[in-house]
Amino acid sequence: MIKHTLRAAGRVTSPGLRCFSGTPGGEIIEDVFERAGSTHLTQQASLYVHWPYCLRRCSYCNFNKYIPRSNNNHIMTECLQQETETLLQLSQVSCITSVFFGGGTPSLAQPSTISAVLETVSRHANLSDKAEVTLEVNPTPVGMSKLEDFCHAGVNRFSIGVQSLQDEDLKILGRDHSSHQALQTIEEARRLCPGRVSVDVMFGRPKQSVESWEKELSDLLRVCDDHVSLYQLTLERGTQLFKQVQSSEMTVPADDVTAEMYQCARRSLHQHGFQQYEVSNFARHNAVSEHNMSYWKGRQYIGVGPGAHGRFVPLGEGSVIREARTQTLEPDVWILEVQQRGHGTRRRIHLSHLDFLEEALVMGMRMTEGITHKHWQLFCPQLSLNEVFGMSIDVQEFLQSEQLILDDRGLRCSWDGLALLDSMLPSLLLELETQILQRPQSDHQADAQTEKTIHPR
Ligand SMILES: C[S@@+](CC[C@H](N)C(=O)[O-])C[C@H]1O[C@@H](n2cnc3c(N)ncnc32)[C@H](O)[C@@H]1O
Ligand SMILES: C[S@@+](CC[C@H](N)C(=O)[O-])C[C@H]1O[C@@H](n2cnc3c(N)ncnc32)[C@H](O)[C@@H]1O
Ligand code: SF4
Repeated sequence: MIKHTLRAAGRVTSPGLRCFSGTPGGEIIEDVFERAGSTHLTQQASLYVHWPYCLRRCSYCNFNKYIPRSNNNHIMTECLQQETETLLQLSQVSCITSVFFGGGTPSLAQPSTISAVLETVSRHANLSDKAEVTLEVNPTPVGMSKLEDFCHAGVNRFSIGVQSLQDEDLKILGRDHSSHQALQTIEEARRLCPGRVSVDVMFGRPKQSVESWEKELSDLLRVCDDHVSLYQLTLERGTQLFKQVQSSEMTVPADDVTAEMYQCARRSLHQHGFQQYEVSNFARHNAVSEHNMSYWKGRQYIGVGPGAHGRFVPLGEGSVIREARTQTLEPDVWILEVQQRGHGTRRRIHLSHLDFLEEALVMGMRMTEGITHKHWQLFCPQLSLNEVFGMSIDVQEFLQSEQLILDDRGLRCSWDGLALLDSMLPSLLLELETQILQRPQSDHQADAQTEKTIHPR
């Protein structure tokens, strides 16, 4: 089952993908693209680049990050370039539509690293001057002082990890900046990239109330630019915060309180001219994140760097099957692998037709526009949205209670339904699986194959 919640929407968790041997899955995917006249889907991809280092560990975070023991900027740069080159050649994509430098703390990297990676991309694929190039920034004085150089290196969008505007809360979260520094960084980023600055904020934090959240959000909306990501704090097993809550040293708001926080934030953002376009993302003046949209629309993406993941067809080795790839997590091991074989791919899994549709469903339903008939037809020409979901009793209930909408535009959540998406997904996935597996064997051969993980070469 695919793990998705209202939390870090940009976090593309690895679905519990079933893996298959042989080629039928690929034939199906190729068929889908061929029949839909969209072979360009295998010629384009977005690129995610992971910088795995942070100055310290925030108390709530379980992303793939490490405290650096020494300065290895030079080796990291070489390896990121090498892996970018290898995976671009493997995918044979001719166009990279967006680049996202995430982490960890990529604002700790040198601007020269960013430009070196972008130059490598441009040597092997078309990277338009207009393509969105985002860098995540921790709003520390060091991060802020490098923003201009990052722009010269090719970055044209900043995503700033503000998290909170309360200094006391920033301390509890273990952040390495103050709210004043966050405000200064937003101002500087807006000066450099007007209209292309995003802020990440978390709610459901220890000691937070709906009233304090409303006040904090209204302060933020006075200074922020045109994009806001709101993440519900998730207590991740193994983190310091998780232990503090387990031992009752710290408490977090109850579920009904965080649900109220989410709804009040949605209303408030709406009043300030922001359109919600995804569970956690809001934009005005059309400043949607193209990179994240490519995930939600089920497009190809390549993941470079320790722990990065990707979804693409490795055409370069003659394959026609979309794969889910994950790079080695630990930076020192990843570096050795890249030096030895040009990439640090740890896991490759063939995506069957059903896996592919499950991902398209889970990701697509996160968008307020949902899944249009045209979008679905591209991935599943043999069964329409009405054929898959129209007969399901559960889906009928969601439609009647107006949590879901299925009309001539497609399938999507209503305003209320979007907050309940996680509770609807199991029924939607079950219905999809039932309908696909009921098709004649030739239509879903891939789903009947033996499970197999491919060993990276
Ligand atoms: C992994 S961080 C990387 C960017 C940068 N280092 C930072 O902290 O801002 C990306 C975003 O994930 C979100 N995030 C991380 N851990 C989370 C958690 N446990 N619950 C909800 N959101 C989380 C934060 O909002 C953060 O801005
Ligand atoms: C939580 S999102 C924040 C995006 C931000 N709100 C924005 O609109 O630009 C970004 C984080 O997700 C994770 N992430 C995104 N794409 C990834 C990929 N392909 N592989 C690994 N991690 C990824 C990284 O930890 C990254 O810091
Ligand atoms: S700075 Fe970002 S990536 Fe690093 S520990 Fe904190 S939340 Fe996680």
